Formats: sequence, C-alpha cells, structure tokens
Amino acid sequence: MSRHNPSLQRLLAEHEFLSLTDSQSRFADHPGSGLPLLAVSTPLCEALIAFNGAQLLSFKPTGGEELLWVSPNCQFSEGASLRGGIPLCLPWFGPHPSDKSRPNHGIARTRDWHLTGARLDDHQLCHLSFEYTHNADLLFEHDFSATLVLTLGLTPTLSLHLHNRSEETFDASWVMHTYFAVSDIAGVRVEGLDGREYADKVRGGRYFTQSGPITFSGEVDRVFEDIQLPVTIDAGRRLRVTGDNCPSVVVWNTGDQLARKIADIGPGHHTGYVCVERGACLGDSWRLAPGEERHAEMSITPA
Ligand SMILES: O=P(O)(O)OC[C@H]1O[C@H](O)[C@H](O)[C@@H](O)[C@@H]1O
Repeated sequence: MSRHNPSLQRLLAEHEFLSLTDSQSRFADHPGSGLPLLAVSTPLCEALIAFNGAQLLSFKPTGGEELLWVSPNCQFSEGASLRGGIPLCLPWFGPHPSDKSRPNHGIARTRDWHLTGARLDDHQLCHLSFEYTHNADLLFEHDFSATLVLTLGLTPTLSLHLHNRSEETFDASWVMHTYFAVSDIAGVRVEGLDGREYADKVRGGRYFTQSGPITFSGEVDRVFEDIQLPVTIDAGRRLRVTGDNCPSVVVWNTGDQLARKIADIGPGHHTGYVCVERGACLGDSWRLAPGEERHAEMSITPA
C-alpha cells in the first residue's frame, strides 16, 4: 500500500505542505472501508488526493470555492472507482474495445499509485508526481508506466506521461474525467462546442451536430473528437477547461432517471455535478510503438 512506501514517508517528512489523512475524517458518512488520502495545504490552495487512482478529490483555492464534486454515495474502499473528483480513465475509455467483461474505463483509476516527487516552487505552486507501473496482466496485456503530475496553485493542472514499456505496439484511450461541483445542473451550460459533431452515447453512439451550448434536462453523454480549443462551463461561476494533446471532450450527466440506478450516485444527486472530460478517445486514441512516450496536459482556470 502506498502509505508504507519509503518515498512517501520521506516526502512527508521533508514537506510541511503535505500530510496524510483519510476518507473517514474528510468524507464522513460515506460508505466503504476507508482510504488513506494525501492532504496538500499551501498559501494558494487546499487539496486532497487518493492514492487509489492518484485521484484529485478536492481542490479549493485560498479564499475560493470547492472546484470538485464527490458523490455523497462515493464508496471509499481500496480498489474501488471513486465517484467524484478527477478519475483518470486509462488505458481504455468506456467499455473495453473487445472484452465487455473488463472494467469500464480501464484499470488506472482503481490501482494504487505512488507519490514519487513533491516540491513547492518559488511561486508557491505545488508539484506532485504520482506513478503507476503496469506489468502485463489479464486485464491489460502490455507493460506500461504512467506518471500523473499535479500542479496546484490557485488553479489545478494535470499532466499525463504515458510510456509503452512493452515490445508491442498498443492502442490506448484515456480521459481526465472531471466532476465539477455545480449548484444545480439545470442552470449549467457548456460552451465552445457549437457546430461540432459528437457521438451520442445516449443514442447508441450515433453522430449528431451540436447546436449552441450544451444544456441539461435529462441524461447527456456526448463525445466530441478533434477539439483543439478550450471548453467553458457556465455554472454561475465560469470555468475554462483547456487541453494540450487532449483532443477529445466528453460531457456527461446522468439526469434524474439514470442517477437512481447508479448506486454511488443515487436519487437527486445528479443535480450537483457536471462532467467535462478531456483526453484522447474514439478516433483520437493514441497508438504507442514499443518504447514510445506521449504527454498531455489539462488545466482548469476561471474563464
Ligand atoms: O460509471 P463509470 O464507469 O464511472 O462511467 C461514468 C461515465 O463516464 C463517461 O462520462 C462516459 O461517457 C459515460 O458513458 C459513463 O457512464
């Protein structure tokens, strides 16, 4: 388990801005057996990260509001997929392309990641590196390593480095699946996709053209490819989601009906979040040759 790894113990001892905490004290009354969390406290922000998935669960700029939503029914257990924050879906997005029995959205979000680096720079930006090393197994047959670097200032930036350590070429699709906290989904608009084609997962993956901003009056599950520009969320506050090498944008909310059927969301809780995800999936997926490394970055800023 991550909390026993020597590099974590050394980094905790070296850096006052880092401490260990747990889900029971930070997310009281949530189901599950509990998880260790890394707490970050700097002059610019407060944040919580689960080693399970290297998942940013909470981010609050100093003097500002919480950016991320965590479901009141999020199950905090080792190896669970945590419903909220920014899960990293990797090395496949959605159902596995050829074997539907494998977990949705790959394996990275449910594995244990190691904190391998931490520093606070001269501008008080906190840089954290988390690593996951995958040795071929029954769920994904290729060796790879992934590094997720979180840069936390008044805003968060997440960088992904993916390295094919195997001797074969493989395809990877992935997204940073951000759950943004909103006061009511009914008033949310997602802008910047007008006129673009999307695969509508609510209508069997068929393609349609977006007209105007995306609004939410029921289930929305749209995948846009080849989007180079930022996307803006208008939810009272305005947030810009910018990607570098993140050409895919996924916009998701369950709506009322589907929320009732998903145990870790539950009746009425769809109103508190909107997912606007950036990455590389469908036709934007990555093909990595043996030894190849690729890099991508997503940042979230006020618009
Ligand atoms: O329930 P999960 O496996 O976490 O997936 C949650 C959602 O993720 C994405 O946004 C997909 O486009 C949705 O189709 C999916 O339902």
